[in-house]
Amino acid sequence: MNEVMNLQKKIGFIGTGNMADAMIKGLVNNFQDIYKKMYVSDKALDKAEEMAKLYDLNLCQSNVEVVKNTDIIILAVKPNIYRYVLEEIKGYVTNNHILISIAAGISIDFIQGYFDYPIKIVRTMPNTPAFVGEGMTAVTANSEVKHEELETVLNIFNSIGKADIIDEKLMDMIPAVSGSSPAYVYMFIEALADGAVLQGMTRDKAYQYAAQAVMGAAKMVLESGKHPGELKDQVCSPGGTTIEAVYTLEKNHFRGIIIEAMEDCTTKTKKLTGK
Ligand SMILES: NC(=O)C1=CN([C@@H]2O[C@H](COP(=O)(O)OP(=O)(O)OC[C@H]3O[C@@H](n4cnc5c(N)ncnc54)[C@H](O)[C@@H]3O)[C@@H](O)[C@H]2O)C=CC1
Ligand SMILES: O=C(O)[C@@H]1CCC=N1
Repeated sequence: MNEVMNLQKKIGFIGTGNMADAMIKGLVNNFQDIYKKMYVSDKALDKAEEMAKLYDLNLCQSNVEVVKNTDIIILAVKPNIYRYVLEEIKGYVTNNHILISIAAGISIDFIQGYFDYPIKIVRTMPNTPAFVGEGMTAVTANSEVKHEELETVLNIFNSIGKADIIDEKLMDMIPAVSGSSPAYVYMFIEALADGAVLQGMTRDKAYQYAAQAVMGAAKMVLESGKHPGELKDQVCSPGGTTIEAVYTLEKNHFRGIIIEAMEDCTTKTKKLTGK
């Protein structure tokens, strides 16, 4: 855990599903007493109730109640639900609030379109490893958001992993590389473990070996400053075992299939708001 920080603002979550859970868990671990300043609502009240009970948060009976009680509102509902929630809360959102979108494909303009006056909007794309403080979040804000307000938002996302400001033009491709990609990485870990089980290892050990290898390799990329290709070459002893596996992966389009899957992911992201 990082050094525990203080946050003056009150934070609301509209929607308490998987991504909200990951963020709330990360925030509770990183900000002292933040649970007292967090408010949650969900159309499925029992889900919000469960979340509020788990982390000792303030439970709201409606989305509007979240807006009325908080400074920063995180819209943690599915992209197709945004329109309903925005219709519902628009009369209560002021220019003092910061509205944070975490949805795939929902643009700043789409959100602003629900308001007759300029609203502070931050569009983000986080991912579920926020749950363990290792999230990756892309962030972009409109010009209503002041420098220090953006710093607060970055502080929130940096506390649950890493945050990076990017141009909104790139936002639709972020699910492919980091929002959705944990799913493909879990598939890779499952495949490694299946391979290990096939060769006689127990399931428990197989997941541990596979996940630790993936985490170690990721850390090498982030911390060694070396190109991934160079790191790969360091594992491939001449005439050794690794190059045999690398050759099989290359013959079967290992990289090509991932790049193609990412293209499909982005195509779907663009479809979510009809782009
Ligand atoms: N799951 C993930 O890995 C990631 C999800 N996201 C984004 O996060 C958002 C939420 O996704 P998940 O948490 O995966 O979905 P989810 O389905 O787990 O959670 C959505 C929640 O919204 C609630 N809800 C539905 N209608 C509502 C309404 N009118 N008012 C209040 N609550 C309502 C549902 O009951 C549910 O608890 C999506 O926009 C998605 O694009 C972004 C990055 C990663
Ligand atoms: O699958 C989805 O639509 C969401 C967006 C990024 C990750 N999960």
